[in-house]
Amino acid sequence: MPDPEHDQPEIPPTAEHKSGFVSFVGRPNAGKSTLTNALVGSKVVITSSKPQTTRTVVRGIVHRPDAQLILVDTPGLHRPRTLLGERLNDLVKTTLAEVDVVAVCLPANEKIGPGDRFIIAEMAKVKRTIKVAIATKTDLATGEQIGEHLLDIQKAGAGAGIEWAEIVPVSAKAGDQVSLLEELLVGLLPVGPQFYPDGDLSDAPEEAIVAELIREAALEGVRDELPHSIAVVVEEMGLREGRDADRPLLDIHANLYVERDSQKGIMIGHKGARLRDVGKAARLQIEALLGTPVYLDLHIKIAKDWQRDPRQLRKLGF
Ligand SMILES: Nc1nc2c(ncn2[C@@H]2O[C@H](COP(=O)(O)OP(=O)(O)OP(=O)(O)O)[C@@H](O)[C@H]2O)c(=O)[nH]1
Repeated sequence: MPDPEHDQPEIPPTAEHKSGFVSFVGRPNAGKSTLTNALVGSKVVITSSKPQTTRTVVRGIVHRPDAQLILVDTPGLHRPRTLLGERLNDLVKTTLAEVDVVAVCLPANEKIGPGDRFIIAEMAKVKRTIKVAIATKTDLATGEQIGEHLLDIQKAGAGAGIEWAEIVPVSAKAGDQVSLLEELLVGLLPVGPQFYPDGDLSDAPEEAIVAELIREAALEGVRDELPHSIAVVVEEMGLREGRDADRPLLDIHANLYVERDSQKGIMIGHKGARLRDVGKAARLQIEALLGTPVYLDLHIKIAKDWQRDPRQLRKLGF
């Protein structure tokens, strides 16, 4: 009699499934969102050349047979100057204590500065979370610069009492070392179940993603004038009724809030030209993301000093 138990080929011991949360921190423009996108492989998180565009905690998810890496993209930690700044920092700190790994992004083409040291000091206060340093944008630095940067990162960590679990140089733009980073991050995760079903890229509601896409479009071209003064609220979003199923149209009504009259003028532009451009750019982005033709109805409103007013902040979703 064959013994089924012993006829089975021996199954090699496989590593157990790992899962966990990773949060990227770093000063504005450090490359957090771009890196999240490079790891997730889809445009879920919003990037822009302007600082402080990431206002919502959006998760990108890396699905692998052996692991699930959930990326929590946080607003940039910074010295708060307004009520909004304080709220964002509180949000970041709560996030950091809850994640498995926190990774600080430090651009390789720039020296470590006071802003970076502030963030590293804040990281040092979160005791249990594993700490990683990522030298981002290595395509913008020479080999020599990168080597020096890695040493500086080591020293800055030691100065704050942090022993980095890893220091990894990457270029999200060039796709350099991104998969190595993924391997290293997965290696730091605890054994755990798959938290999200396959195919989920982000758990941010579509309205929040759409609002961020509009904000991103609105920020383009007003680089220096109003970087922190724009908020977008999607008031209504839904498929237009009475359309054929093969010709859907998504109606989106959104308000773009600025703080002052003068800013409203800038946003609208000469004879409304700027607002039209912003609307078109945002519409194309939304259509690309959601795969549906979009009618975007965009209005500009003034919410006076919204960054300092708790009532306005709540209304705008902070
Ligand atoms: N050359 C190069 N540019 C990069 C790289 N990663 C990011 N950038 C650029 O740096 C700028 C900021 O990148 P983001 O990913 O938006 O930075 P962030 O840290 O998420 O910024 P906030 O959301 O403002 O905190 C953008 O213009 C990116 O295109 C990189 O690897 N190489």
